[in-house]
Amino acid sequence: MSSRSLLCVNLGSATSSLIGALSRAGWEVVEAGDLAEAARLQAHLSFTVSLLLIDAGRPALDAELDACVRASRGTEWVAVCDGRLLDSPVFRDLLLSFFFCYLPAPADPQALDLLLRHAYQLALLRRQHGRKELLGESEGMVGQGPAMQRLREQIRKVASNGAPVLIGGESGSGKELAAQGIHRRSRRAAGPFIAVNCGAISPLLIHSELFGHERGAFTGASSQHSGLIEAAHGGTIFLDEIGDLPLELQTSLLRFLQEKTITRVGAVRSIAVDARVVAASHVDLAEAVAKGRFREDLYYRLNVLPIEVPPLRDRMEDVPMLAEYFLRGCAHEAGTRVDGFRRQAMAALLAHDWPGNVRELHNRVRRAVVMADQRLIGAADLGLAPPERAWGGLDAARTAAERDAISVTLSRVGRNITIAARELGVSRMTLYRLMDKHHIVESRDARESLSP
Ligand SMILES: Nc1ncnc2c1ncn2[C@@H]1O[C@H](COP(=O)(O)OP(=O)(O)OP(=O)(O)O)[C@@H](O)[C@H]1O
Repeated sequence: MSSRSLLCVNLGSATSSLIGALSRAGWEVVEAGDLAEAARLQAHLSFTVSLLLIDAGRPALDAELDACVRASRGTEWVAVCDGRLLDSPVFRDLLLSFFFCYLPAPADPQALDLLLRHAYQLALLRRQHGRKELLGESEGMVGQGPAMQRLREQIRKVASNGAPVLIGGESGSGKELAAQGIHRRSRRAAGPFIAVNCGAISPLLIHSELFGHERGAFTGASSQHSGLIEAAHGGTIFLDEIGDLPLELQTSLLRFLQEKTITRVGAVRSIAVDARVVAASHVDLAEAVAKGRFREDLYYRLNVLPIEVPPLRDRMEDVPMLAEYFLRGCAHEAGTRVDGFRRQAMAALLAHDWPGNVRELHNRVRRAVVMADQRLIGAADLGLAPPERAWGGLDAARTAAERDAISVTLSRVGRNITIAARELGVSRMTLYRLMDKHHIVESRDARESLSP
């Protein structure tokens, strides 16, 4: 049986033989002699299961114990307690609310081991479920760094409002993904999400593409055609590169935003359309307004809820997770044996400044999966030069090396935490803590559940 982390909060007179028996049964026991120590350990380490050993003779600890148990997250509690403690309503309450199970003291080590295993399985299930929920809420956006957390929070907030949203950010940074997230979280989620790249449609066609046309409205209009805004009725219309919209169409869009009606080209009557507008631009629209290229009134109408998607170089902590996510997707598609990054490849990814943002990262990984001759991707496969060893200080170098070593090892051993910890020469608990620090996802399942 592999070793499992167990926090043992010993507030009783449990003998070392019980702890010894649990260690022999495969538990990696970390003992806390009092609640303050337990709180300290919980703050720094993650325990799947926690065991409370408590005697009736202890002075009243109710409030402290309650706080300690409540503060613990992602752990299943098991108690071994003197039966007399059950007379205390507060203790009984705590057991009933927060504990997986309890055994009367003195506990038989074998029975306790079995109970702890059950609690362990339940904790794993809960974690997996929790992670899926978290990823489900992540709008299909990979990344756990502070910038992404902020972006998700903004998406969540604006989604519940019906006002227009203006998304700024460099090309390839994920503006469309953010728009999809807003739609999916809004009350319009069951309606259509229609994405239009205003810069990609010929100026001759864009009017009728967006607003539709009547039969005979212009040469070649042999039948009536409803436009993309109408198609978004009940849902969201995402207008990408809104800065490229010709000025006369800006006027029609402004009218739509004000009156919620559109007029097809060649039509005499207008049609009511209920579609939320989410627009995006990689150019600074305020500047375009100043230069007379964008209508000021439209700018203010659109800019009710502004969101900025940060460039990838400002959230480099997400690069390893994104790279691995794209690698799984591309390798699966291509059916190759490529399944990880060499240390220097990861270092090269972290040294690059990503002018093309996430799209560039995706493309480089896609290329690498095709180019790699070996199981691990090298810097050259990514079209990047191995970075020079100028790390900007020893601390940064140590941090980067630590992150690389963990990512590469996890990839190589198929995300098996026990084997990776052994190879890296640390305990599983230390590895979990380091993964947390570097925002490295735990399992292949987690990544796969990120797939759209
Ligand atoms: N956080 C992310 N997680 C996973 N994939 C992402 C993320 N951000 C962007 N991508 C992917 O990167 C690519 C570019 O994203 P997207 O099209 O949303 O960028 P954009 O800012 O709208 O680009 P443009 O301005 O060129 O239209 C897409 O394939 C998208 O799925």
